[in-house]
Amino acid sequence: VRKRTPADFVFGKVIGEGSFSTVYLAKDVHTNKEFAIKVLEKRHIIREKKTEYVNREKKVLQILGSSCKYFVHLYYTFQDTDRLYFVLTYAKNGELLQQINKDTSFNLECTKYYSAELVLALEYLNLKGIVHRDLKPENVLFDENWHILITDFGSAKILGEDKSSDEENQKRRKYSFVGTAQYVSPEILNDAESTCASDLWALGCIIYQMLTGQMPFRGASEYLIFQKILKLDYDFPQGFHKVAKDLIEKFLVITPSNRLGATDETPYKSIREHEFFKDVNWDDLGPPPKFF
Ligand SMILES: NC(=O)Nc1ccc2c(c1)=C(Cc1cc(-c3cccc(C(=O)NCCN4CCCCC4)c3)c[nH]1)C(=O)N=2
Repeated sequence: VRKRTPADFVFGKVIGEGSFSTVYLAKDVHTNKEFAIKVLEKRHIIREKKTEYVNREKKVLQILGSSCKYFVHLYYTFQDTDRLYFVLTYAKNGELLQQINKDTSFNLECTKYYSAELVLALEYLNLKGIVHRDLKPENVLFDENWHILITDFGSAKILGEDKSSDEENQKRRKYSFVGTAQYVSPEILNDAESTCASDLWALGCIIYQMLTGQMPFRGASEYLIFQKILKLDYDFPQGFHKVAKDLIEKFLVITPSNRLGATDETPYKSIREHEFFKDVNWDDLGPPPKFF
């Protein structure tokens, strides 16, 4: 396949911004197909020593391929003198965060449906030995049929990838913080290894947010948020759904291995069997419910 260049696309509006990338809506000039193109400045990546993260994101997206429908797909990569380009799936219906804020919160049916899609997506990541490490409502997108597409593997970890032997590198990697404050798990704050259970913590935070419109751990600074996370300092609004509360409480557990699903022989059987999902057909979730 001929290597693409920026000239193969018409770049449109900015649809995403990160500390190391800008995501544009773009159209392939030959097919008119819409893509999301993530553009990274080489100089910035090098200056901030993020080359390893960029290479890891590309590797993870290639490992994920297109065999699981719950992830954005990486179609092409190319570069020019100053920038790297990742041509990714365009998720027409935007971010879960926008939807939660727009509707203030989801009803139980929507929350159950999208929690189930997230469980299926996390089962696939577990199978592939990948930890997302920055799962949050901004990184859960909706495709044109309102199914989820998880994106942004810039902080991801590939389990079993040979760790560098030298002490210095270990220390650097260990103290290079990943994730977003409100969703980061206690083990990452305690500089312990992150595992698939770290994504289960984030899932608990997202389910809480879908039902309340609020993040469980909130504060005026990252430091205050971290304190709340490490002390498990959060609560449920009056009248919160009892079964959903039980599920969330089983994810928001300090010890990673004690989280629901963390030690499943068959991930994530114990999550599928939780009462919250009692009437879910895991082999066919059916069409997404209407938000309104
Ligand atoms: N860090 C990253 O890797 N970020 C990425 C990667 C890939 C990617 C990505 C981010 C995407 C972000 C995105 C953002 C949007 C978007 C942003 C702002 C507005 C809209 C929008 O209004 N879309 C029209 C449909 N709306 C959707 C919301 C309800 C009303 C109707 C979409 C669509 N997709 C995307 O589509 N694909």
